[in-house]
Amino acid sequence: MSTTIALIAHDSQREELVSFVEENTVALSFYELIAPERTAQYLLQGTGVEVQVLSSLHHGGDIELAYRILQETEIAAVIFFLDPGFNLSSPEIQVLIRACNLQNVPLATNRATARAMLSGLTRSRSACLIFNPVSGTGNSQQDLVLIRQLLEPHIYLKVSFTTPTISAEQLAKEAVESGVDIVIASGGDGTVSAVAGAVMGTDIPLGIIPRGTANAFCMAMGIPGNIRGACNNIIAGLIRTVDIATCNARPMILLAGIGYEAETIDKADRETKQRWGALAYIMAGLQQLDEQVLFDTEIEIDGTISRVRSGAVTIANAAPATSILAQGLGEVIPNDGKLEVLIFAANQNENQKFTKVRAIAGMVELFGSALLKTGTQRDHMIGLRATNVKVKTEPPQKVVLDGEIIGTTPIEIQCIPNGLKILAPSVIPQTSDQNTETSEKAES
Ligand SMILES: Nc1ncnc2c1ncn2[C@@H]1O[C@H](COP(=O)(O)OP(=O)(O)OP(=O)(O)O)[C@@H](O)[C@H]1O
Repeated sequence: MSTTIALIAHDSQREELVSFVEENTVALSFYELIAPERTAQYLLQGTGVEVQVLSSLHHGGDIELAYRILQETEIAAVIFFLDPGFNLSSPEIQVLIRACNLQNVPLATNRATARAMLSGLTRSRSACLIFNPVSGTGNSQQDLVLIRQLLEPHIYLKVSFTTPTISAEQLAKEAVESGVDIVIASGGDGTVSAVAGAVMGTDIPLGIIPRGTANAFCMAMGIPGNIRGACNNIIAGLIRTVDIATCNARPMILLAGIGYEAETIDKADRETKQRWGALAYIMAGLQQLDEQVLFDTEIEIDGTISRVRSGAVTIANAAPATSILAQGLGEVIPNDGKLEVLIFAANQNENQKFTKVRAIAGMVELFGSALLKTGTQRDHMIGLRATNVKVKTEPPQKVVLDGEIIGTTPIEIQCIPNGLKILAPSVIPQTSDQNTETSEKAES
């Protein structure tokens, strides 16, 4: 794919070029820019954009550019703002006209043609894809090739990679500021949550291409779990508005878990997940059943304070049926303006262990209630709907937020009704019949 635009201006046209670049920052930000030395200096001073520098025109910059046009496929277009009195038979323009004609590369010589050319190059929608290369168990390089193959014919795509030091949230904020039409998160629930936090409250919809281990948010929203289906969902472009929440000022799309769920997720490290996939969580969960102890919990729900001993507290904004510890009310509704709160409470005289038999019985019942969409009847499970929830525990307990451990209690969670726009089918499927295969092959 051609990824570079060459920019050149005669001295009398440099201000015109600077103002053109400023006017088209978003469209141009999807391209590498190259320019001869003097134009490059002018652009850097005038706009701050990064430009790859060629030799000056007097020292063969035109020939260098013509060579790149002829030798490579990277040059998408040439914009050369000519002085109106310039002699068109001069060699510096002739060499470029000839190279562009030979390679069928568009060449614009004034602002009006440059504007028309750029809008022709830019697809109708632009998107920034925030890609976590270490998510899940698939082959991320192969995944990215397939994503590009599927999306680029329809959407102008800029790809940004997360690293251990560059977060998805940071990249998503930059994307929002650049004014793209869509921000796409590709990774596990942690990546999706971070990107959702940056688009929250804006009109920019969030597209999701799930490549994590659990992909719970996609399941809850009815977004296909395979790359092809998820890309088609983005291309279809149907926008839904759903609730989002904040937990200790961080974005929360799914749920916060205290106690059992947090300890389970903490045990399933990246190495185990890479090796075992979703089984890593089940193995960790079974081990945690033996180890989980009860803790004192003070929970404030919409201003009313209660105290219980509990082994697990879950506060959910959205959750698929498989998130069993969120299902005490039978169903987590993602656009009801409420959080679903479930507390696994214990009697005062109960021993310290969160006994395995009782826990398994409770979870089986929750699973059933989630599938049947009915509330649970067990007296040791307390289920409520609320907009504001504060939880303190003694001793402090680990907190998992959207699949990532964020620290320990206390936490404060607030629902933001209709705070997030997502690209998703209008009807959420009743069961999880989605294909969760993540590493599909690109078409050769
Ligand atoms: N390039 C990278 N190298 C190492 N870690 C990264 C990189 N990019 C992001 N991360 C880390 O990845 C984590 C988010 O992972 P994410 O939830 O997307 O995938 P996952 O953990 O594989 O999926 P799941 O939550 O479904 O198990 C964050 O903690 C983030 O710091």
